[in-house]
Amino acid sequence: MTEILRANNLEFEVLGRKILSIQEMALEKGQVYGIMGPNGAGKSTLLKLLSFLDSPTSGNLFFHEEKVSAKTITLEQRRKIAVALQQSLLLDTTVFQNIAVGLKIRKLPRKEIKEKVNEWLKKFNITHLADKHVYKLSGGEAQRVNLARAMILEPELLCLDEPFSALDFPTKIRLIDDFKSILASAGTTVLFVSHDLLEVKSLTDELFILMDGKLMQQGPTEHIIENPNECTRSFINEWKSYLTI
Ligand SMILES: Nc1ncnc2c1ncn2[C@@H]1O[C@H](COP(=O)(O)OP(=O)(O)OP(=O)(O)O)[C@@H](O)[C@H]1O
Repeated sequence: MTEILRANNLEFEVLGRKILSIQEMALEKGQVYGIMGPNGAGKSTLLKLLSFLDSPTSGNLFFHEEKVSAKTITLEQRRKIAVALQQSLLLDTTVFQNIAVGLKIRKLPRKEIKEKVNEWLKKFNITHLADKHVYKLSGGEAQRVNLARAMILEPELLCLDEPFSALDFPTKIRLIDDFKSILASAGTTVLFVSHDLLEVKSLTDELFILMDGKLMQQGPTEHIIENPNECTRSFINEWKSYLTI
């Protein structure tokens, strides 16, 4: 396995209050990782640090074993990391143009952009929406565009913050199923923040449980769900009780 990202002694403070304290965390290439924990546990903060959108108060991050920070990251390294958030923040134009925008910035030839956009429209089952204005999309359709826009850039690491949380249950399940097969063929490493055990169980291989800014348990998702430790047991078991209703 190839390690692509490592965090050592990562701490993040706001106004003297320690919000995160992560001793060690490593991501291997091609794995889908979940970060789950209660409200306010620090999940979004951790995602921002690991995607180099924000800098830790102290500690180090290594991308492909090279020490990198939000301040020193090169354009080449930055382009290997994509981020998609809950609010899809789509541009005021068509689906096609939204998915094409990253490739245009990278100045790919028009013909190649068209071919790639068509390919990703097809993968996300939204070819019929290509000419539709994004403001006329449903929540599920908009999230497909959001994910296609990130995946077309073929990132090594895709960081997702609650991308499915606003979707109704059947829409969410359909999108997660499609997304899972897309990820399996792309080999992308994914870091996925969620507060929903069903999403995490459906999508991730490995899971980090974050509570009060600290990693309380990490390991294969199925193993953690079946064997929560004394710190995570009540949190996981509460979620499991909802899933078996
Ligand atoms: N810029 C900031 N200024 C002040 N407090 C902050 C800031 N960013 C985060 N926090 C605090 O840090 C803690 C962790 O926030 P964060 O959003 O990372 O948690 P989370 O696990 O993603 O929460 P949720 O599940 O509710 O989205 C919270 O108590 C939050 O209020």
